[in-house]
Amino acid sequence: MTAQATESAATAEQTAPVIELRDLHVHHRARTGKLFKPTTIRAVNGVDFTVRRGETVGIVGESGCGKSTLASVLVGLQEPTSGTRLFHGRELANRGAPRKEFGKAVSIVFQDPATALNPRMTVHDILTDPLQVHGIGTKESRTRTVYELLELVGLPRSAAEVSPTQISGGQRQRVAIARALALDPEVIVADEPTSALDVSVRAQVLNLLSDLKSRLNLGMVFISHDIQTVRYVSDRICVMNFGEIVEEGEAARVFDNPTNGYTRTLLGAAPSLLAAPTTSSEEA
Ligand SMILES: Nc1ncnc2c1ncn2[C@@H]1O[C@H](COP(=O)(O)OP(=O)(O)OP(=O)(O)O)[C@@H](O)[C@H]1O
Repeated sequence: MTAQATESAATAEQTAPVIELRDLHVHHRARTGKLFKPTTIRAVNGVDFTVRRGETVGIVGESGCGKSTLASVLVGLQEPTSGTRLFHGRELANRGAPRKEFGKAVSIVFQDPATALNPRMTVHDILTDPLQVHGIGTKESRTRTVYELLELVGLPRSAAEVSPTQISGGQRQRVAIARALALDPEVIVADEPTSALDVSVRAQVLNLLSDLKSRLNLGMVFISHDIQTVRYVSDRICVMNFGEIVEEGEAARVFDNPTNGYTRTLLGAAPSLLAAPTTSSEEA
């Protein structure tokens, strides 16, 4: 291959989607009403979506619009009812080597680190767990990885020895982010990663995620009900309503010149950046 061909292959690799969803539908079965009649809830309804390395794609919409369902399909926690989910251009099978690669390449940060992290484990064990599951490294090399991960998320080495219950909410979310980075992923899906945190530490966690995205050339899917927060971190925004993406575009354009009525409603109702009711302050 010539130098030029190698360079253009590298650029194509850089710009090709890591994950692509085409006409994706996810239905839930639930029992509703007085008679608890079985009903089909169309949580995700014909969604097309891509995420590439080096970009943050924001998904915004009100509670119940299907954001978390979409997140769980993106990371493989849930299977779609219909539609196509591609990983590096290939349809994702339920098992086999590509599925294992996908499991390493895509990780999730949940809303509430208090419930996402096992309180009976030390931070060291929480961070080595994914490495052990995938059979990566020796005991010594895994401990070195723990220290590197803690440094990446701005925590001291001493944090390895404590339980998640002994640190603040902001620090716990840093541990959850470190765990999501443990397998050196290509894409991180962050599902309302700051909503459960004290307002005083939200900006720090958002800045950490943005910084990690740039430093590690990650693809980031940032999910929130708060359009101001999504705008703060995203390069591209998808607006979701009733399971559909009703508007998509470059963040500044969607924010400054929305074309969809629902986007305008969300913007009109948006509180000021990162604001939320809070009573206490804490350290990140
Ligand atoms: N496991 C489930 N079984 C039945 N219905 C579900 C299930 N999970 C989600 N739903 C329903 O699917 C729809 C989409 O829910 P989802 O949690 O994906 O939305 P969301 O935008 O993330 O909302 P929130 O921010 O409140 O979590 C809602 O009507 C919800 O009640």
